[in-house]
Amino acid sequence: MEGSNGIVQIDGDKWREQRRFALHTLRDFGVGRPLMEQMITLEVTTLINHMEKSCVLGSKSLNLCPSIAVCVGNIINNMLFGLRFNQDNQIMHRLHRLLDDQSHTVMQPIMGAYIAFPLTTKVPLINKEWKHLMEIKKELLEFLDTQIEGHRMGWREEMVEEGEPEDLTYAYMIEVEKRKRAGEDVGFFDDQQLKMLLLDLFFAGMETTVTTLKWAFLLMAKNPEIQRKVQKELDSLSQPLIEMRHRTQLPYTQATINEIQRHANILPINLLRTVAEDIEIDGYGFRKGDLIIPQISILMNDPELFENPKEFRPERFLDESMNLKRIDEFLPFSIGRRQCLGESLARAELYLIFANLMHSFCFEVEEDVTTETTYIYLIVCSSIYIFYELHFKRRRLPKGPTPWLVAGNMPSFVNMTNVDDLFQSWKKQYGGIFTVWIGPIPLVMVLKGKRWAYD
Ligand code: HEM
Repeated sequence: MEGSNGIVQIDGDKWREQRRFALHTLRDFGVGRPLMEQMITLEVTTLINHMEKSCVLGSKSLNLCPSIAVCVGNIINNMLFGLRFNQDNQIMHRLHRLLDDQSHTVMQPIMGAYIAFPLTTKVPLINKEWKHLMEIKKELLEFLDTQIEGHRMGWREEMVEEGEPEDLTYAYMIEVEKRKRAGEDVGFFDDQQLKMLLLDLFFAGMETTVTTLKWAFLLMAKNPEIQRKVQKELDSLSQPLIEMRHRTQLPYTQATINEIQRHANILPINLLRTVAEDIEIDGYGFRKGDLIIPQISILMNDPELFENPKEFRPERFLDESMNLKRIDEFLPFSIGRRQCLGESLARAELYLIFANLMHSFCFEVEEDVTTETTYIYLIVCSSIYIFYELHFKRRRLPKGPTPWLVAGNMPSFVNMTNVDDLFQSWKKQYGGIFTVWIGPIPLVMVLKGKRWAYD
C-alpha cells in the first residue's frame, strides 16, 4: 500500500529492472541448479534430525509448524543474507509469528476501506488494524536493518572485483558500486529499494512455502490412505534420501503435491493489477489505471475443470497409465509477466521437504487435540444432554425449581436454614405439588392433602 518500492507493488521500468536483478541473482545462487538442491537438502536433513531427536526425547507430539518455518526460513535467509538459525533460535520463531500475523491482518475486511479511503488509516479506533500492520512491518524492517548494517560493516572494496557475492544483499551493493565505478546511472537501485526488495523476497519466499507445507502435512494426517500410498511409492525407490533426480519415478507423490497446492489455495485473493493503457478485451472497455484482480483460485476450484473440487484427490493429476497429467488451468504460481519469481525454488522446496519428511515419518493429528469437529460434536452432545435434563426428562412431572445438571436441587438444601421455609417458598412458586431433584432422581413433593399421594 505504500507503493513505490520493493518488487510486488511496483511497475514499469523500475519493476523490470529490479525483477531482472533478483532473478539473475537467485539463479547465480543456484536456483534451478544442483547448488539449490544441496542447500535445501542440508536444511531438510537438519529438520529430520531435529524431529527425530524431539520424538526420541519422548515428547508425545511435535508442533511441526515452527520447525518447518525455521527450515524454509533458513533457505531464503541464506540466499538473502547468508544467514542460518538453529531450530531453537527465538529470532526465527518471532519472524515466523510476525509473518503469520501479517498474513492474518491483511485479510481483514477493513483493509478494503484503508485501500479505498486512505484517510481511514488516520481515524482513531477505525485504524486499529492498520496500526497493528505498521507495528509488524516496523519489527520486520528492524530485522532487515540489522542485516543490511551487518553487510555494510562486512563490506570490502575488493568484493567488486572478486565477483561471486555470498548473498543477494552483497550482490545488490556490488551492482551499485560497479555502476558507480563505470560512471553509469545507478537506475532505481538505492538503500530504501534494497530494504523493500529484501522485505518482499523474504515475505514472498517464506510465508507461501511454509503455509503450503503446513497444509501438506495436515492433509496427510487427515487422509491416511493417501499418506500410505505416497509412502509406498517413496519406499519403492529404496533410497535413504529423496533427490530431484527421482522426481520422474514419483508420479503419485508429485500428483499429491499438486493436489495439496490446488486444495490449499493459499492465495485466496490475488494481487491487484493496474491497467497500463486504455484497452478493450472480450468486449469490455478498460481505462488506464483501472484496478483488476486476476483470480486464480476460481480456475483451480472450477467444477468443470476439477470434478468435485472440494474433494482432496491426487488421482485427478494422473492419467490412465498413472503418469503425471498436465492440467493447464492448474496455476498456483500464476501466469504471465508477473508470475511468481521464486517458482522453481518453491517447487524444489515443496518436493524435497515433503517427500523426505513423508519418507521418514508418519503424520497424524494428536489424539487429544480438540479439533473443530470435536468442538462441534461436544457442543451438539451437551445441548442434547441439557435439553434432555432440563426439559424432556421433566416434561411429564409437575413443575418445580430448576435442577442443576447432575446435582439436581441438592445445592438449595446446602444453603438453607430451615427446610420448611424452603418448601414453603417452593409451594408459593409452584403450587402444592412440585418436583424436587435429588441428584438425578426426581421426587414429587405433595404439600397439600391429596389422598392418592398416601395410598
Ligand atoms: C509455494 C510457494 C509459492 C507460491 C504458491 C507462490 C505464488 C505466487 C503467486 C501466485 C504470485 C503472483 C501473485 C499475483 O499476481 O497475484 C507470486 C508472486 C511472487 N512470488 Fe511467489 N510463490 C511461492 C514462493 C515464492 C518464493 C520461494 C519466492 C522467493 C524467492 C517468491 C517470490 C515472489 C515474488 C517476488 C512475487 C512477485 C513477482 C512480481 O510481482 O513480479 N515466491 N507468487
